[in-house]
Amino acid sequence: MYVKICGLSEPEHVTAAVEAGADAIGFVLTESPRRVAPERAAALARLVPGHVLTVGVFRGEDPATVRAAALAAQVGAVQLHGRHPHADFTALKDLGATLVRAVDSTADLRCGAFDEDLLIVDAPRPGSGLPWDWAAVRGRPTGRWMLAGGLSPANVAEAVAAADPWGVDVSSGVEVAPGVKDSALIRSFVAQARRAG
Ligand SMILES: O=C(O)c1ccccc1N[C@@H]1O[C@H](COP(=O)(O)O)[C@@H](O)[C@H]1O
Repeated sequence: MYVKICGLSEPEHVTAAVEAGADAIGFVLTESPRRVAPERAAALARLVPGHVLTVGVFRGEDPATVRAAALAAQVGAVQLHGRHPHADFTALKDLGATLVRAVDSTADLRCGAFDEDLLIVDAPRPGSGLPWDWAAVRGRPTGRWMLAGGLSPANVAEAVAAADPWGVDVSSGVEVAPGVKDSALIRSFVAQARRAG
């Protein structure tokens, strides 16, 4: 089970996620209570060993804006939320970053359909922390896809059993307040996700 912890903004939580064994760590570079400046994301990314993927999270920005922020943040992947056209992914190919398409369950759920490397199937409102009908997507996404939206240490096993994803992605569920992560919750989420998959 591939595990991504998203919306990190403090060194101690980056370290907690890495030590817990997370496969990917996300920095929100778009409008959000979790937003960090690209320069702060770059400083946090320097704490992350090479085997852990660093991800810059975007929603609705044009490819030139994404490119500039991703380069400044020095992330290894860019995650585009929403209905970006195929051309946006094509325009970012030469960045050399892993491309992640993040959509809700009404979109095309074939990983690779937009030349992306990874797919995230999320709730209609990204970062809301609201659980949704995970079982409704069971068997529909293809390829390397992560389930997101309302996951937490308490429900990740249930969510994995319902949707059978390749990986899981969490933000709100490892927080004690919007934008405030908790190291114990991060450790618990990674452990429960590993146990589930
Ligand atoms: O976390 C945010 O604030 C955010 C803002 C804009 C786009 C994406 C965002 N996060 C993504 O949302 C899911 C996690 O949601 P949840 O909080 O666990 O319900 C994940 O894909 C994040 O990368």
